[in-house]
Order: sequence, then structure tokens, then C-alpha cells
Amino acid sequence: MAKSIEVTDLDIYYGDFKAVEGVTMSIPARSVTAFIGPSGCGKSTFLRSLNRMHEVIPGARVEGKVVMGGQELYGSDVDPVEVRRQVGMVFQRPNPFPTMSIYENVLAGNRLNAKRMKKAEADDIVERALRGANLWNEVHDRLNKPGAGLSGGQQQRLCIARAIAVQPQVLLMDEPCSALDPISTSAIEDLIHELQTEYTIVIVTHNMQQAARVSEDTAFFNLAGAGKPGRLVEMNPTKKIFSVPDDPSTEAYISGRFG
Ligand SMILES: Nc1ncnc2c1ncn2[C@@H]1O[C@H](COP(=O)(O)OP(=O)(O)OP(=O)(O)O)[C@@H](O)[C@H]1O
Repeated sequence: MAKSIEVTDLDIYYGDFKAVEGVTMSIPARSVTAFIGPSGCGKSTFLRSLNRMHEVIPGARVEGKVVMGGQELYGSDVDPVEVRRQVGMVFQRPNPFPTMSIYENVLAGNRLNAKRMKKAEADDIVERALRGANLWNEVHDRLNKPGAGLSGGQQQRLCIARAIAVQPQVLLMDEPCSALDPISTSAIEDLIHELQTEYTIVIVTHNMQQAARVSEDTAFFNLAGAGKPGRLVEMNPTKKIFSVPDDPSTEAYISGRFG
């Protein structure tokens, strides 16, 4: 089931470099939250801290608290692999395993979880995930063909199918449409709308119209200055951010005056 995320005073480091400082926010369940802000302000870094992907970089670490559905993600008894199963991620460039079939691509996460599956169970997971990602109708007659044979937009929906096949509680999306044409982008945005009834979704986007179209809430990040860490300037309902934001720098950014 979709879970909310509470972040308290989170600092994020790459070695000695503090990339993000003092973020406190509540990300509601079954809703889409957008992260916006100029390049380098730490949106992707912060996103990756929400499923413990940040720490796979040598020397990278966080200080502070991230609680998902009541569980402290950075607790000493928490297995980061289990966190990543619960919090799925979709990246900027569609990254299906190119030689693997569409069918096996969808199941890749489930296979990693090392669960033995009967064929009927696997078929069921594949169909449900592909239907959930709005891709079933386009690929059901070629499930054994390689994932690389799909268009960019289809590949991104395949990656979303792979992410939801393990039934995560949260889906993180890091600029999921930046490599896609407008029609594929629109298909992904429609899909995000549908998925939010079941998942907590967080999306990083450079596209202001996209943030306005898909999200309920928007968080604006910025740098306090060159070489300074990124920080959360404000988080508010998207309608408010795009009409009467609290902070003048938010307005300057969304109206294209900087960033
Ligand atoms: N692997 C890394 N090692 C060291 N520093 C990094 C690493 N990845 C990112 N950084 C630094 O952390 C800061 C935040 O980067 P991040 O990619 O999170 O920003 P962003 O807001 O997502 O940017 P963009 O919008 O351009 O993708 C930047 O100063 C960046 O140079």
C-alpha cells in the first residue's frame, strides 16, 4: 500500500561536500509531488536519498531522518535492498536490459528478489504490470522480443512496468520524460495520473508545465549561493506555487527569470 514519507532535517554529503542541507518535508501518500529548481540544487541527490540509492556512491552519506509509513529508512536494522524494493525508481533515460525480452524485463526486479515463481504467476505479474503501465495493448503479441526493440516512450513505460511489478509503495521518477517526444511525454503524464491512485509518486522535472499538470504539491529547491548546499525553499500545493508562491525566488524561477 502507498505510504507517506516524512523527512526531518536531512543533510546529504558526497564525501566532504555537503550537496543538500536541512531538508524537512512531508510527502503525502497516493499523490504526486514534484521537485523543481535550477540545475545542481540537489533535486536528484535528495530523490536518491529517499530509497537509499545515494549511499551506493563511495563516500556518500546522509544525516537526519527519513521515515516511510512509520519506519525509519536509515535505521540500523533496515536492509537497504528491502528499502529499494519498496521505493522503486524510474530514471531519465529509459534503461531496459537491451537483450532481455520484454517479458523478462518486467520480471527483472522480481527475479532479483530471488523468489521462485510458477509460470502462471509470472505471466500474471507481467500482464498486470504492463497493463498498469499502459503498455499491454502495444506489446502483448511480442513479449518474447527484446526490450530494445521498443520506441523510447514504450521503453520508458516498460521501465515503469518493471518498477511496479514488485509492487512498491513509492515510485521515484527522475526527469522521466526528458528523453521523450511530446506524444510519449503525454502518455507518461497520463500514466502518472492513473498510478497516483495506488502509489506515492515523486517526480523531478525541469518542465514547469509538467509539474503544474501532474502534481498536487511542488517543492522548490535552490542554492543559497555558488558552492553552497542546495536547500528546500518552499513546498506548497502546486496551484499555490504557480500562482502565489511564498518566496520571491520561487516566483522568479517559475517565471523563467533565473535557473
Ligand atoms: N556522484 C557525485 N559525486 C560528487 N558530487 C555529486 C555527485 N552527483 C552530484 N553531485 C553534486 O551534488 C550537487 C547536486 O547535484 P544533483 O545532480 O543532485 O542536482 P540536480 O538539482 O538534480 O541537478 P540537475 O537538475 O542538473 O539534474 C551538485 O553540486 C553536483 O555537482
